[in-house]
Amino acid sequence: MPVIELENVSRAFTVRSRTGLRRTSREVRAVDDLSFSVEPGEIVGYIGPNGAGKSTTIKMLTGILVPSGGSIRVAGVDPSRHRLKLAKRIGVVFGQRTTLWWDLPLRDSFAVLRRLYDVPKARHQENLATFVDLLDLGDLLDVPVRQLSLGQRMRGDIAAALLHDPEIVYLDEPTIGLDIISKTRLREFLNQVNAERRTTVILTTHDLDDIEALCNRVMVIDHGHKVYDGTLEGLRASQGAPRTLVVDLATSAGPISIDGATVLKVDGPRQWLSFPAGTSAAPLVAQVAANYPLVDLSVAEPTIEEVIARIYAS
Ligand SMILES: Nc1ncnc2c1ncn2[C@@H]1O[C@H](COP(=O)(O)OP(=O)(O)OP(=O)(O)O)[C@@H](O)[C@H]1O
Repeated sequence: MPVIELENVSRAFTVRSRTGLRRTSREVRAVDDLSFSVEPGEIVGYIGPNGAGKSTTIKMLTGILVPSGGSIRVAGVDPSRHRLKLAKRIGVVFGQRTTLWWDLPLRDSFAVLRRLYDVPKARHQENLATFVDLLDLGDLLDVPVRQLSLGQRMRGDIAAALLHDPEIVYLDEPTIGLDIISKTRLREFLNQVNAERRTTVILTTHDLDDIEALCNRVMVIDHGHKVYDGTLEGLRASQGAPRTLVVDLATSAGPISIDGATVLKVDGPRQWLSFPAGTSAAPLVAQVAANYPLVDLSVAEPTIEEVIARIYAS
């Protein structure tokens, strides 16, 4: 049974502006006739360009915003009507701001949250020990939040969002501004929590490496509409972005000539050949092997950046 269900959800905002003495107002449909469902334990990447409607969707899922039309059920309830009840069952992380108390050490922030969410002491201790270990928070527990680096603070925020065992977490740009080591560590942590606890994760991000590392399913939203919902591989294939065959020859050569592929680049003995999405590399490899001194080869799939750029350009 889905843990999140949206049916024909819309959300409009009235935007007022003034030109000279004239006041005008127009309606912006931030989310428009959006339907999807999410099963427990899924990690869904929710992506789209600026202003596509991602934050508006997440705000409706948490109950902060009421839809203008359609229906939403999260963990079996209507979020805007049961916001407080739902709060115990969800966790939220906004990369841009913290939910921790600025002047309190992390440990005290966590203790306040325990009381707020009414978590039994033993369970809190157990979770805290696990997260301190996995997120390497040991040395940071007694440091006031204001003194933490961005990466340290984000690890604290993620722990804070999960300490009450939520069934669902919404992560809004959780890796923004983090260095590559912190990003990798966070991604590993999220994968582990998802695998062990079957926590459902909705992730909005502009960092497509987050999607690669975490999500089997990706939803793309544009102008409030869902424009894609499926696997990452499917997304790549659907946009027809070409694949690349990388061949290493025994010696440097000019561009080779292969039916069904075009040479993109030559660098010494290495050549990059572009061939259409949805076709096999095997006949190309056979041609190269038969006609040139082939030493090694690999196939590179289009990057998600390329695929997304194609969606937005269409
Ligand atoms: N409170 C509001 N009042 C008026 N318009 C709003 C309001 N909130 C959002 N919008 C508009 O709704 C549209 C969707 O905004 P939203 O913040 O959901 O996009 P987003 O996909 O999260 O973008 P970003 O990636 O930049 O965060 C935008 O055109 C935005 O200007």
